[in-house]
Amino acid sequence: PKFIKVEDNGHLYSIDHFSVPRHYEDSIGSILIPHGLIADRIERMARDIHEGFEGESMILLCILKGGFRFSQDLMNYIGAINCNSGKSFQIGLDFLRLKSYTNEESGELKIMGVDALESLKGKNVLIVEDIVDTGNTMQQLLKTLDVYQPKSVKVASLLLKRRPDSTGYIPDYVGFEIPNKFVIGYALDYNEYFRDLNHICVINDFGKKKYAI
Ligand SMILES: Oc1ncnc2c1N=NC2
Ligand SMILES: [Mg+2]
Ligand SMILES: [Mg+2]
Repeated sequence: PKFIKVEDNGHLYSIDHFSVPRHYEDSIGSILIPHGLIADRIERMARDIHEGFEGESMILLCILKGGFRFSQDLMNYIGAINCNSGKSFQIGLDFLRLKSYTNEESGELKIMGVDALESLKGKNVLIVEDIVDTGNTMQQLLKTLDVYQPKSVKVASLLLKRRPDSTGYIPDYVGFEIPNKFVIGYALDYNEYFRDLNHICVINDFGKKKYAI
């Protein structure tokens, strides 16, 4: 497959062997993907995206807040290839914040940053997400984006969660396919906590209670 599969009972790293913020030590179960591995995987994703890109310019559309770190690192690696290879293209940067409000029937997607959408007309858009879970949010976003007539839209997601209730949607570029567990770190949050953690980790029960709202 086009991405690394992190197995359900795959190797988990102990926080005793890596650096984690002291204030989270009591709430991290284990490290699923250490930061160094994340960086190395993104470096290769950048090459795949660069090779697969046609056009003279790209708009990198970062989906906040979770997509913040992935967007930063991906942009740096694509930028390095633009400096050191025969092909280079200008990269624009824009941001959207998504909130999916759940009502009785179904989650309704609310998009903040609509002025960003207006600027997408005729552009080659790369949506950069932290995680695709069921795929509902991304499919709703793609439908919304179509209205603004971009020239092309591709999706890069660092993580793709294996879910029984998945829509089956698979992004164009995926870093890791992960087990159906709640993960935190590398800008992924639990109630706005753990964004300041570099590794992708699994939260433990103590942490779920400690940071519950
Ligand atoms: O595992 C997760 N961790 C953080 N945020 C999200 C997750 N899945 N969908 C959103
Ligand atoms: Mg996200
Ligand atoms: Mg979140």
